[in-house]
Amino acid sequence: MDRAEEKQAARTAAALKRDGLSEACRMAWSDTVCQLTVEWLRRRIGEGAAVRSIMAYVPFRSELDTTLLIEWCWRKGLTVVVSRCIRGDRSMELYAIEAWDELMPGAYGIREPDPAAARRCGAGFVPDIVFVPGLAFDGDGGRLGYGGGYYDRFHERMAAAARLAGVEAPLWIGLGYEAQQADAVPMDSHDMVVDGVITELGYRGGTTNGTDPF
Ligand SMILES: Nc1nc2c(c(=O)[nH]1)N(C=O)[C@@H](CNc1ccc(C(=O)N[C@@H](CCC(=O)O)C(=O)O)cc1)CN2
Ligand SMILES: Nc1ncnc2c1ncn2[C@@H]1O[C@H](COP(=O)(O)OP(=O)(O)OP(=O)(O)O)[C@@H](O)[C@H]1O
Repeated sequence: MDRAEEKQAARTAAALKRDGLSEACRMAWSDTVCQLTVEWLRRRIGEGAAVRSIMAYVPFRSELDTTLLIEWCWRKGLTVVVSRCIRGDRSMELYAIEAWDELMPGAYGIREPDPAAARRCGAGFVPDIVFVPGLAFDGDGGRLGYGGGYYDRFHERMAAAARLAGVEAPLWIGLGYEAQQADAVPMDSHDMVVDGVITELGYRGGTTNGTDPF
């Protein structure tokens, strides 16, 4: 089996496993993960870290639900950024949203910012923290996505934008259920690595890039 087949098999298995979690468990764990994430953000802000903007995914299928996290960020006055998928070149466009009604049905059935309602971020914009969705995560920051390469390309783009602007690159934090933790996710050299993962059991990983965000 080559790597592409290995990834495809891992994707199918991980999607089946996540889809098989009961809705009651997914809701409860999503709540806990959002609370843990809020505590972590509070702690960072309290320590004086620059946390002005976060990027979050809008959940689809059985993904961990980020609703409470996004609403907390709004209440705190943080800029909440959400992406639109451009299927042609598999890139993502960023928009700041301030309310749920700025979203509309988009690519792959994922709710996306409505360009007529949300504010498009400038070309050089770099969020402070990116909350990353995934099918599976491992203890080394490895992440398995749906196979579009969207976050891999986006990670490269943000690294370049941060260098150009002379600002810190974002922190990349995976959000998921403990059931999505895997021993080793199949990885290619172009695959992005997350700086840490938060599950309902707590903060995971976090030493991948030499610094522990938790
Ligand atoms: N909430 C959320 N938003 C996200 C992602 C995500 O994982 N979660 N993505 C993370 O990158 C990007 C979207 N990536 C996706 C890539 C493929 C498929 C998809 O439906 N793939 C088919 C199989 C392949 C195909 O037919 O093209 C499938 O799973 O049935 C969905 C989303 C950007 N936005
Ligand atoms: N930085 C990149 N530049 C160009 N192509 C890329 C890049 N990253 C990934 N790709 C291509 O995108 C495709 C999907 O990559 P991969 O299997 O790693 O996706 P994924 O990380 O699971 O997906 P996603 O990030 O959308 O959740 C592959 O064909 C890969 O070669």
